[in-house]
Amino acid sequence: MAATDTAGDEDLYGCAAAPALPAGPAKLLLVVAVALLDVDNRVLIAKRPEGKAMAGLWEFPGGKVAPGERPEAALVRELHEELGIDTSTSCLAPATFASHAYPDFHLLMPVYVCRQWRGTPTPREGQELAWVRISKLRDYPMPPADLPLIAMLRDMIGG
Ligand SMILES: Nc1nc2c([nH]c(=O)n2[C@@H]2O[C@H](COP(=O)(O)OP(=O)(O)OP(=O)(O)O)[C@@H](O)[C@H]2O)c(=O)[nH]1
Repeated sequence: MAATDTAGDEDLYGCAAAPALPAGPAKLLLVVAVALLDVDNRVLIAKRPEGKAMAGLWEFPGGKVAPGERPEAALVRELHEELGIDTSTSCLAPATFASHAYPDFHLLMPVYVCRQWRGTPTPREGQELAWVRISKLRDYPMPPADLPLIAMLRDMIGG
């Protein structure tokens, strides 16, 4: 049977049908993010402050890649700006990525794992921080783009 011979919204592999493409080209936004892991394999997440889009949701530290900037360099910069910690591109291991269609842009977000940095993560932009076991991430509301990442990180790193 062909994969398309199924009724309903899901194919043989249990994959939901892709939503229709928007009429115009979606703006592609490249954002880098990190699963910063401590010695107990807890991951650092940050709560988006009031006044920002998706305020109150928890996300992985990171941010937009500037034009002409390498993704890893952008992440090193963002970690310094947001959390006051220093790391180097060699401490960033590519792990997974998110690809999600928001109403006004398409988010493409490479996610790195980092276990080595200098300094203590400190909220520098009014965000709240939490070190969380990966098995507990579902207790923290996250942006829709991040939800598939939870299982991926659990499979890669463990609970
Ligand atoms: N850093 C980060 N951004 C995420 C995650 N998930 C997710 O949907 N995003 C989205 O990716 C974009 C991140 O860009 P950003 O952090 O530079 O953006 P921002 O809204 O804080 O804007 P600003 O820094 O220009 O004020 C936001 O739209 C944010 O909602 C995540 O886990 N980490």
